[in-house]
Amino acid sequence: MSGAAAAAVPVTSSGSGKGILLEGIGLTYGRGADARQVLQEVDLQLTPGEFVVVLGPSGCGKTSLLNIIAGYLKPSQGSIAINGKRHTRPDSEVGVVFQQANLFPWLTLARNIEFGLRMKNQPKAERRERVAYFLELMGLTASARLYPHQLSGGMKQRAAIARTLAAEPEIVLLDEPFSALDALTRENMQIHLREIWRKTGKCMFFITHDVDEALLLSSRLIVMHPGPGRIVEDFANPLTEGSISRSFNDIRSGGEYSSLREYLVSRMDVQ
Ligand SMILES: Nc1ncnc2c1ncn2[C@@H]1O[C@H](COP(=O)(O)OP(=O)(O)OP(=O)(O)O)[C@@H](O)[C@H]1O
Repeated sequence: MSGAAAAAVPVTSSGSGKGILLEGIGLTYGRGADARQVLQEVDLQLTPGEFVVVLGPSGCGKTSLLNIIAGYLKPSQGSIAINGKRHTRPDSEVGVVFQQANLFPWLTLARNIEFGLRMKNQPKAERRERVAYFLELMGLTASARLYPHQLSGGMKQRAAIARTLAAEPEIVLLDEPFSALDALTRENMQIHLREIWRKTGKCMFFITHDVDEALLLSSRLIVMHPGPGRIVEDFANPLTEGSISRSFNDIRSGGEYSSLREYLVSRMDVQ
């Protein structure tokens, strides 16, 4: 890290054991002559309250890393622990939001949010209370009885985030969740998500190709490079550090914004 990002603070392990700890993660797809190493020696500690944004060129292994944290993929090397406990398969500690909302078309928005809580056999009164809370949090209360086909793209994605948060995960993984939305809806969703993050204090692990999205949302920035996939930058975002309530316009208007943006774009270019 140099130049524009010189003011940024490197992120180091706190060693507290709280949060998610990835140690020496490697991943190889295929076997024998077809074997291809996609991730190598990835060490990462994710702590509660962080908004971690991962940038990197296509194919550098961002989604593979997210799938490993989600427990969908088993790493070929290394280990993951959540709050000091080994994490080997999908569980309610880790929530995932994808590019497409994937709501059940036959359930209302409220029922979609409630679905995971039913699976956990939560008492009805508790479920109702929690669904009402997350509908309100996502600004969806008036749409609770609508079905997915009656919702806009942004509303569907807000519902997907509400469904994930309602399950009270330790960490929320988001894989390019806004990339299918138009520019205006996308910015509204970014504002909304940052607000939710501030209110819930969850750890967010967010993948994007969009450098502006990364600069506006993150408290911590990670850049990955391919061949095999590894972390080459990991630092606190100086634009949001100490003031997560800065407006997007305020963040964008400072001179530091364009120099950090330029720096990140250059770090994503691996030609
Ligand atoms: N199931 C799979 N089997 C074999 N190779 C795979 C598989 N999934 C991904 N890959 C390869 O692993 C590499 C990393 O893929 P991955 O989707 O993790 O990258 P990414 O950084 O998320 O890419 P993008 O930004 O385009 O989504 C790519 O070269 C991809 O072709």
